[in-house]
Amino acid sequence: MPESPAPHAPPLPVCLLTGFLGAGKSTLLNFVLRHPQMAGTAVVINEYGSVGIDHHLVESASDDTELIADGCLCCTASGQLAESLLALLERARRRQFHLRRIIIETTGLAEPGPILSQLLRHETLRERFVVDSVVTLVDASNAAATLADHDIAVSQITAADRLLVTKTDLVDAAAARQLQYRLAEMNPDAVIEHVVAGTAQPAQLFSGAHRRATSGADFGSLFAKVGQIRFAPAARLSPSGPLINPRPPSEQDIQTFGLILDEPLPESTFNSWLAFLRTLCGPTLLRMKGLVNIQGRNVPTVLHGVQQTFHPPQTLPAWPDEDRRTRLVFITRGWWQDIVGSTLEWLRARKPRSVTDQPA
Ligand SMILES: Nc1nc2c(ncn2[C@@H]2O[C@H](COP(=O)(O)OP(=O)(O)OP(=O)(O)O)[C@@H](O)[C@H]2O)c(=O)[nH]1
Repeated sequence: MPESPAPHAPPLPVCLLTGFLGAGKSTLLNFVLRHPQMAGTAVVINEYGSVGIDHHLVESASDDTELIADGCLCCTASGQLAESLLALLERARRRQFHLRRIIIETTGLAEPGPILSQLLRHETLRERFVVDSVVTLVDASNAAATLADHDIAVSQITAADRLLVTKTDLVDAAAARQLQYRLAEMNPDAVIEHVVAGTAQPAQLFSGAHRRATSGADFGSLFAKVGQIRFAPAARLSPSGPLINPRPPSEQDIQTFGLILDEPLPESTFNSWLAFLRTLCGPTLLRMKGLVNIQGRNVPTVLHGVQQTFHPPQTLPAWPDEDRRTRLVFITRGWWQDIVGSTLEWLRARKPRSVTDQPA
């Protein structure tokens, strides 16, 4: 258990960075953390899925990183937030490192309300941290389907101080404008801006202008706003009520599964598999991401699928750790696990190889 930090230290600003699956949170973090003004920033990354990937992609840019991979901060992993934040403070104290601010990257399926509630109601967290802003990314290329099917995406938008619309390069100007009007209707208080390929500025995450309440007297206005969230009825967020209990994700039919391939994939097999997944991708493939080891290459290929969009595979300059296996996470609705399983059988039939569906 980390020691309590010095009582006189001023509270550290926290940015809650949220947005539906694949909206571009990690891409933005990777970019903005390299800005000189972001020196002294630590990141708490919450990943939903059995194979953690994001922290590998972000941690090289961050001054310190805490990974919460086992569940979602707004429900099943809610207890771990305080532990992670206090661990960051304690590590900074031991290393005599000047920690200036913290970004919490939520999972794409997180409701911000319960996370804000923890930050504001946990006595030590309330003393040590101040919520600077809630920043929600909105993927322009998938926004219509996401907002139609996922109330969590609506919650993320209504809770935001700032909405950053991503992937406007993938839609025409009229569609981007229409989305902006819709977002302004959903959350008239939020600043709405466009960010392509994650190229945000530090002030878009930590402006100070949207600083939220931390004292009891200010709770009313904060909770009045958070209380509008459709999945967070006001009763659950009442300052005088009990702390929000851990609970499973609201969208019950969502499945997450990981896929690990022990041996490198021949390039031709990888390409056929990719083509096959592409033809099937649609609203039920909520998210697919991971690192692929392709035979003959000594660097990993990064794969991202978000609903209708299969982003072009990219290569990383190096493997982030010793593990060279292909590691993919799928977040789906419905029957995808069977599809991926049978695809694997097909791959196996073409060329036998060792495959497991659980992380080692
Ligand atoms: N064309 C385009 N692609 C983008 C943009 N922003 C992000 N991407 C791509 O979108 C994919 C998903 O981005 P991530 O940053 O991993 O998204 P995320 O929100 O962290 O994903 P989860 O953590 O799974 O919810 C990646 O392939 C990114 O390169 C953008 O503005 N334009």
